[in-house]
Amino acid sequence: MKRVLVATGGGDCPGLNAVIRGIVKRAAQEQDWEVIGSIQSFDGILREPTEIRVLDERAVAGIHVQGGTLIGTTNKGGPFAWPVKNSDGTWSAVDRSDEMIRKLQYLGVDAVISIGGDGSQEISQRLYEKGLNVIGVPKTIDNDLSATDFTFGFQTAVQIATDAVDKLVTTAASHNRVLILEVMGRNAGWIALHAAVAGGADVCLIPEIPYNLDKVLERLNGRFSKGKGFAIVVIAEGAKPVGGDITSEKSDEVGYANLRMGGVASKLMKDLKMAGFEADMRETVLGHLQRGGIPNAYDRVLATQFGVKAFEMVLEENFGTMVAYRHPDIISVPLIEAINRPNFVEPTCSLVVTAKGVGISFGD
Ligand SMILES: Nc1ncnc2c1ncn2[C@@H]1O[C@H](COP(=O)(O)OP(=O)(O)O)[C@@H](O)[C@H]1O
Ligand SMILES: O=P(O)(O)OC[C@H]1O[C@](O)(COP(=O)(O)O)[C@@H](O)[C@@H]1O
Ligand SMILES: [Mg+2]
Repeated sequence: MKRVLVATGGGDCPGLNAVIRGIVKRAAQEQDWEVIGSIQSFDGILREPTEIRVLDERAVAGIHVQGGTLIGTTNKGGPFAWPVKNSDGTWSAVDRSDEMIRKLQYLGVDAVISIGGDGSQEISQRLYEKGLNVIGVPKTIDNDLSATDFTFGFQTAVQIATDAVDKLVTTAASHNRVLILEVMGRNAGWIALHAAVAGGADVCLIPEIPYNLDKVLERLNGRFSKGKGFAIVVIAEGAKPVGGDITSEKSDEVGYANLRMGGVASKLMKDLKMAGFEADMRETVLGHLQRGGIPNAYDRVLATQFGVKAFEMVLEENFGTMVAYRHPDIISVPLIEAINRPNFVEPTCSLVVTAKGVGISFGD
């Protein structure tokens, strides 16, 4: 019997379960393969007692429509930076990757499918360099991996953000307000850009195009002076003013290496008020609603394609690679290529041109 271990890493996102189901159902077509899942990323392997779960067809039946991940995930710690408490109460990060690889050998694991975003695939690449048979699957609502046309989870997040814009429009119009919607994406403006175009926002502020407050004011004043009397601003959590910094803070959660983002909508509102803007304003921070709930059809399809392809790459022993979507094909790319180039919005790309073409201001 051969064994493939599946782990989901980083923030959860709609479609993870559809990937897992795709892997399991494809593996079931082979005679001699068993799929097991590590609970909460690779933590399940590193914990004592080991936390793994057999993933057979019964376990994954119908899960492609469910959000979250059947096997849990984490965006803290990991095999290269396992948090250990010191006697003085402080924490240190310990490299347990060699121990983890030994444990996987002991468990009879022939290959690992690591489903995750940029942070998780960096771990995959480092494990591959240490000799582990790893295949990556790109997940994230942020769509910030460039080796693939899209990551799964992104389209669902865009739909949720667009639904929010649609709802904000009716209340903004009723009250003659400016409503500011803050969406996720870390340093990528993809969710904001797509939701702004789909929802017909007036202003879209993204990390890749630092904004000038005066230009934003100009656009908003224009909306009110034309008698329209309301406006919608979509702002990515990583947006920043020209010459300014992102709105973020260091996390006090043990092992959490990323910056905690959030608060940029509130900052923009205050800055607009300080600059003399008089209309009423309210902010909505969409937050984790963007990662919750059921994946839309697009993400279920993409995730299923990724899952089936990932297992086929295991059969081909095509390790050190990541599944990717290059329309119309599902291909494999070197993991190193996937983590070396993030996917950010190019300020001159066609969707920004389209957005400007329908009058959306980027504050530039
Ligand atoms: N397979 C894994 N096992 C354990 N921890 C993981 C794993 N994958 C990711 N992590 C943790 O999550 C962090 C990456 O988080 P984040 O950047 O939010 O995720 P991603 O970009 O992969 O969605 C890593 O630095 C590590 O702490
Ligand atoms: O759930 P957390 O830890 O608050 O993280 C929030 C971050 O995770 C995301 O939702 C997804 O990012 P990853 O795909 O890199 O995990 C970001 O858009 C957001 O900034
Ligand atoms: Mg990421």
